[in-house]
Amino acid sequence: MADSTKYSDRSIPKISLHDFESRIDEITAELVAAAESDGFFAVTNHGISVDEVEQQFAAAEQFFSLPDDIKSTVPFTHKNTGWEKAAQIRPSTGKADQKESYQMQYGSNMDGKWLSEETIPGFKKQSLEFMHKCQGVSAKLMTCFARGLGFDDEYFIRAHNVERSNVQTVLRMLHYFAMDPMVPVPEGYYRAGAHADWDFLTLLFQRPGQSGLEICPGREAFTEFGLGDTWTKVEPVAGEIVCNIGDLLMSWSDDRFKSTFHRVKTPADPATDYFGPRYSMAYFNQPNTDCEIQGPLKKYPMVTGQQFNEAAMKRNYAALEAKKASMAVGTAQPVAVA
Ligand SMILES: O=C(O)CCC(=O)C(=O)O
Ligand SMILES: [Fe+2]
Repeated sequence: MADSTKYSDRSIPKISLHDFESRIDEITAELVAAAESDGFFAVTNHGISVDEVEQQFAAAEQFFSLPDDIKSTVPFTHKNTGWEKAAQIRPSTGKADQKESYQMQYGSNMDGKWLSEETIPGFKKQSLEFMHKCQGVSAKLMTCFARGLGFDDEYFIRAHNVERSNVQTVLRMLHYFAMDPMVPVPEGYYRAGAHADWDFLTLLFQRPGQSGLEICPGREAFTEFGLGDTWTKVEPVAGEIVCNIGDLLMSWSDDRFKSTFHRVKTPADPATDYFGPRYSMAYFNQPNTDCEIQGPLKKYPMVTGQQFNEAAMKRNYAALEAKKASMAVGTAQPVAVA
């Protein structure tokens, strides 16, 4: 497949969370600057060890190596939990991403969505423990973003309370299929088509060597669906969590913080691109359904967590319908995530 992608060398800010309590104002300033200009940054010294991340990746590999007929007993549904394979169609491409993913939550949306202990021993406990660690890092970042916007320190933490059953936060494990570099990539093959996340803040874990993530600058309002065409590669580095602002925080900051388009590039050139399997994990911080969302400048009308997500899904669906109409293709249904 011809590759005419344009690249720019933007650097992704790296922000260390060491000595968090005593450095909170310095960290807040760094996070706010990164959120205003890039929307993407990597955090280090966040308190989750490389081994702990690798343990969850091992659990993900174990899950995905199960036969499809077992994974399909916990199918993805509109509750934003469960397993899907080559079923998520992005409005940017009009095609299904060539991957499988499994989404877990803390609350009642997971009823019937865990595989049994006999099928995958220890998996549920391992995954929930890892999710709580991600929540701990998220809480630190939420404290800083609340400070940066002039809210009280606990403001965003209260709105993303994972102890309440109406929390919508998700850990998504992803597996992109290995490709044969000797076989030309079929037209319309995408690993993950370009998109912005609609959550508050995403924590993305990548495995060193399994590259492909790219980001695209430029978006003025969270309601826009524009895409630029200049990309920047975000290489996986052990110990780093790549974080991106989602549409929810963009809206909640009156568009001050940027939710940035990103994708997982389809390998095209055997000399430079990675064709092997890619595993990644995304922790999507999602609000409690009843929390009230409005920025300090009140740029957008107040909505609840539930209304915000419903509107995001509707926007996604409308963009997909528009794409399908422009491609004059069939009847694909979107899978709603993040
Ligand atoms: O796999 C990745 O690196 C990106 C995944 C992603 O952007 C998503 O699932 O929203
Ligand atoms: Fe994403």
